[in-house]
Amino acid sequence: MATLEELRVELDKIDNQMVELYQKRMNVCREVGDYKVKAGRKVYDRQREQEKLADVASKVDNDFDKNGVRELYTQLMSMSRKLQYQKLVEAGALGRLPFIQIDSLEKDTARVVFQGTEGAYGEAAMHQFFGEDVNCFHVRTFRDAMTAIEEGAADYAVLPIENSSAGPVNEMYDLLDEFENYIVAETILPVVHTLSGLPGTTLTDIKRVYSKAEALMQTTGFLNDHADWQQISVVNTAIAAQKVVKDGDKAQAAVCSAYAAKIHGLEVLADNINDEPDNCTRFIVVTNQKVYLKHASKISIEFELPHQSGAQSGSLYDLLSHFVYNNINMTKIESRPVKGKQWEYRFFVDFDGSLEDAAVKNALRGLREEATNLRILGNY
Ligand SMILES: C=C(O[C@@H]1C=C(C(=O)O)C=C[C@H]1O)C(=O)O
Repeated sequence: MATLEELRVELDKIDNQMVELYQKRMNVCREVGDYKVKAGRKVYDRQREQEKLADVASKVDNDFDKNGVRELYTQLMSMSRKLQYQKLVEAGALGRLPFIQIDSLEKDTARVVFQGTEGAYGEAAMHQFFGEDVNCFHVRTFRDAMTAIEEGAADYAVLPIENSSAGPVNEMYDLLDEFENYIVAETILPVVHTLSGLPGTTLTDIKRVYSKAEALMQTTGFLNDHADWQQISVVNTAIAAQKVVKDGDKAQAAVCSAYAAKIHGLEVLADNINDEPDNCTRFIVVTNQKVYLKHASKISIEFELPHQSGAQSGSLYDLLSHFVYNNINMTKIESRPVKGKQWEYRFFVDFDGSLEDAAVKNALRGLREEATNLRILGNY
């Protein structure tokens, strides 16, 4: 029987041959890339890859090896595609992305919409970003705000997308998909919730608590200590405060900001009731134009997996590998169900970069060919 050392010598010999063949194969792929640049052909040929996988699998005789060579060739072909996308970038064959760079947002003259009413966290986020004197108005729902932007009734909307303790605002992701609006900026607002009621209310009077679902989620610890209180979700924390005032019933309270309590005439019954002391919400600034600021450093995209995703190519893993191969730092991924398609998902990915970066163009090119319904949601 051969010794380990002898077997390793044998492996080294084979690997030398394999590396040489790998380079030979990639050199041919380079030529394929040149041909495709000239001919304006797409890099990805799904049918050819599927035939290739079937062919190499047919050349080995057991299932373990069939899986092995399929996996190996999936990787080889994926590498080959990435090389070819690079060729397209080098040849300037990518064209322009339909986004225009701007120097600044005209904050002084802009008309801005937020969701809720006076005292909403969205209003505070808007002032944080656009300043105190901003020309603004408010609407009842996120959908109303997105419609106002799409129709041009406002230039910008300031809307919550994610909270540090309760996670994503799912509805916003769905609306970003549904509307032709784009993210141009973001602002992070510290969020401190209070329990507020009519002046003179004591905790023992309370039977019902109103707030936005996300705010109820962020104050679960406090609310669980009062398990007999009914929790009722409304569209906005400041609208909850307004309702408590309007109904004039001491059995009702709202989870809202101290500012919302103050301007609507409520008394703070318990302050700082959020579960996380550093609770904050990330708001996005949305507009109806495909623009991005000069020093933008983050990109948001969405895509779906291709329908007849064969066993190997077109999987989430394959699509995300475009970030890895282009050295792009992916910072976030969310998924949302695709309406009308059971167990199919749409992915929302954030990553570092600018739409001018060659690496970004390269990754987007690959994703555009290999994913379904790729959309750039903004560079900010
Ligand atoms: C090399 C090509 O480009 C891509 C890579 C392939 C490969 O590495 O074998 C096969 C099909 C294409 O998706 C080609 O079109 O032949």
